Amino acid sequence: TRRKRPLPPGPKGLPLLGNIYDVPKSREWLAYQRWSQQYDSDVIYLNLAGTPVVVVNTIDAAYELFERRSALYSDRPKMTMLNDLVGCDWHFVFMGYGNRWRERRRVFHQYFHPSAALQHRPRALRGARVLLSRLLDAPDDFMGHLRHMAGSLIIGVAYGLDVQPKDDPYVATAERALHAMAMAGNAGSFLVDSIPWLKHVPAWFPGADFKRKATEWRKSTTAMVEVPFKAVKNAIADGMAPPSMVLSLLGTLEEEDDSTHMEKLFSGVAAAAYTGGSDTTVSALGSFFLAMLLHPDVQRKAQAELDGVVGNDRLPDFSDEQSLPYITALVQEVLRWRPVTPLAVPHRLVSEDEYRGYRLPAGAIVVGNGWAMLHDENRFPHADEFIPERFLTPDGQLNTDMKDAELPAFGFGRRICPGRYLACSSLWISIASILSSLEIYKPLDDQGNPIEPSGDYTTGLVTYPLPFKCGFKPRSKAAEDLIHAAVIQLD
Ligand code: HEM
Repeated sequence: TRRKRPLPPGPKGLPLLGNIYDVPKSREWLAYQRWSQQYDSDVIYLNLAGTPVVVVNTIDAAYELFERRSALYSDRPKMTMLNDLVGCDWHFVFMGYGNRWRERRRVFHQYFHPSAALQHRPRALRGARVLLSRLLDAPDDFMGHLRHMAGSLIIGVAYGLDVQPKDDPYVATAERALHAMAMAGNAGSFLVDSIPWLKHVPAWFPGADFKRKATEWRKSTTAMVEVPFKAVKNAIADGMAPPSMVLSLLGTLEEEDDSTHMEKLFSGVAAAAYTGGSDTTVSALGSFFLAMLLHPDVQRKAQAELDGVVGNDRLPDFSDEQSLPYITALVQEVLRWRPVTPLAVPHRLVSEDEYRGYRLPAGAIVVGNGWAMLHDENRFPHADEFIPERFLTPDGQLNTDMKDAELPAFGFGRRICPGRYLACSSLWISIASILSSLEIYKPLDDQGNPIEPSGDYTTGLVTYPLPFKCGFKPRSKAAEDLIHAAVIQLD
């Protein structure tokens, strides 16, 4: 009887190719949400040239499948190009569900769970203050400054290394690797992902260009894992290693441990922190700048709250968090309004399942449509508007009913982002610091008219606002002096 159950509804598709031409090449999450409404089903089914795909579009369905049935829904699709050929099998985000993944996730968790993440707050505060001075000195390169801040924070936490103000070799190595991973991991770009035995084709074989690309990309990703890890080991040998995740992990090695295995594991986990934490934070802060340009009223309201609590003779710090609910709500709204990873990272269903009378086939790729959940009009009325108040009670306190409402921005079930506590602290202190001391405004064109941002985004696993013009100036002379003084203190 189970076999006879229907698949979830979805567009009909072509013989053999299925829905390959139905799924748009960009912003697929919008099409998935539309189909979910059209077929009146929170799960929809697609056949991508023989690969079954289930898209989960509501928070209730996500809870039932990813959370309550997590033993079935925590695997990842196999990515032959990225894992086997480019050699990214050290990264636990791409690992199948099992002991290898569990071991790495456990190691990572020790350094990023809620109370461990508290220890990274001084670094996040420092990063936010350096960011202020960089925005003041060279406002045009604001995305570059975000990249520098996010990179320095993670490199600091993971390896204890200081990052150069410009052209840092560790950041450059990591950026090259991230680019290689984005290319190699792009779903549908490489036939070898659908026909894994092609990985055995020799590189000289006609049409085996993917093997040559993989060899090139492997060099960048390997360097990203090995170069900063070796730097820490050298610093330990010189007795000069500052505190870091890698230093502490190496300190746990026992004589009887297989040190080659353990070092591979540690270096992979540290590199996973960088790849998970840099682009995502940059994207979220890019959306924050965009939101402030488009909603000056929100900026003014946030600044009024900061002025009342922090005043104008100091910069905010984490001790202000409880007194600044509007800022916390604003951070939640940034994550909800323009989700960094609209479709999270795909999961895989390990064995056949049944949901609301539908059959979900074994091996299906299961995509959580976080975008649809965070733009559900029933939960978030006027979902496309930027309204931090939706996370507050009428008297301006954080609304406990909306606690964690932005969580789908961080994915689902056992695979939910393990770096989210660090991410939220770093977003919070950056946003509070910027709003308390800087004015974010639309620069003027040659005719003296404000330059409007398009508000458009890139598409892909991690989305960013397309390049836009944004101005930054100190809110007052006192604010400017505070920024300079804060940076001198840090030095
Ligand atoms: C705004 C910032 C961030 C967003 C929106 C974000 C989002 C996500 C999402 C959607 C996933 C996939 C979840 C799933 O499969 O269902 C994920 C996984 C992951 N994230 Fe984040 N992330 C952020 C920041 C960070 C930071 C700062 C770190 C590191 C400190 C990090 C490390 C990771 C790792 C290691 C994974 C893989 C988890 C696994 O597969 O078990 N992320 N993140």
